[in-house]
Amino acid sequence: MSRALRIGTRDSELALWQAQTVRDRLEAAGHRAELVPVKSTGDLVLDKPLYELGITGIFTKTLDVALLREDIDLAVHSMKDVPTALPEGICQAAVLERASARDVLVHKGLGFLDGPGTIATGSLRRKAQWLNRYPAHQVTGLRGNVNTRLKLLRENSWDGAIFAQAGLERIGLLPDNAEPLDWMLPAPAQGAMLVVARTSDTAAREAARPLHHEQSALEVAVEREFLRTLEGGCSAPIGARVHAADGQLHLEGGLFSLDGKKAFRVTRHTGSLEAGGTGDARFQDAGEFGAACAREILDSGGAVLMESIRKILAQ
Ligand SMILES: NCc1[nH]cc(CCC(=O)O)c1CC(=O)O
Repeated sequence: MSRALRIGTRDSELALWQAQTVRDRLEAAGHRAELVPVKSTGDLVLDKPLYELGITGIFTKTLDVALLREDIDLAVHSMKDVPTALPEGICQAAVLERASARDVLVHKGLGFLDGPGTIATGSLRRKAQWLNRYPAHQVTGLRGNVNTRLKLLRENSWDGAIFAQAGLERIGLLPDNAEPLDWMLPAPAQGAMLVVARTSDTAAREAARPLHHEQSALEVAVEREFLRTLEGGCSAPIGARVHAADGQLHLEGGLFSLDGKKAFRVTRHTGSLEAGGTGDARFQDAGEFGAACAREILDSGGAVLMESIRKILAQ
């Protein structure tokens, strides 16, 4: 294609790294591509926790608008920040091969785990799971991009703060004192990057297609369907991890109360997804598998909990 593809990006170090990665891969495939920085409201509003702003998609909205105005041709997102329904006229062009999905605790020594302690996170999902496991601890809010949050951790007396491993790795800041939290359920699609385009822009979509990684896309699609079925558009403490392995999908998901006292968990396997396999026929459709896992939680008390979370967050 002769025109240069304009890739919109937020200007945080992580967003730039992700957009540059997409640009480099498009150029390596023979396309011309350039970065167009776009300021996002999500980066401007730092004085309030995101869930208090009452909107999902704050990180992605500005890029959506730039895409629909044809100021840019492609946008690159951390997929976990993207609402489960894309805006009209915008479509998924590629899901890149996923990096680590897990959360890590950046700490100043782990002695506090057995006693009282304070950790920092702005995420309801991380807070709820931390308090569920360490009910004696305090969790304090923390906002800002990855660099800001690491700086605040150094400057404060907190014992640790929680980060996505993928985010720290991408900007070369994963420290030695980062403890993997394999027990914590990550955000749906954590560690995955999403490239979106205008649905009508066949050329841009085709350029991005070779970047698509089918297994990663399948895993995050199921996680997002699990989220979509549970949440109904609010940012509740919900985690999910899907692994495609041995010809089947393995899902672990959870919904937590805001104070971490209640936890609804589900662990499920599809059985073989190959035609004629022994798998449960209901799960032949991967999206339906994610939805079925979510309904299991909703039916066993999760719906009542979701209702009370919605009320609290709406206040
Ligand atoms: N919520 C912000 C955000 N969005 C994506 C990442 C990291 C990269 C990823 O998870 O794909 C982060 C930082 C973090 O959660 O620590």
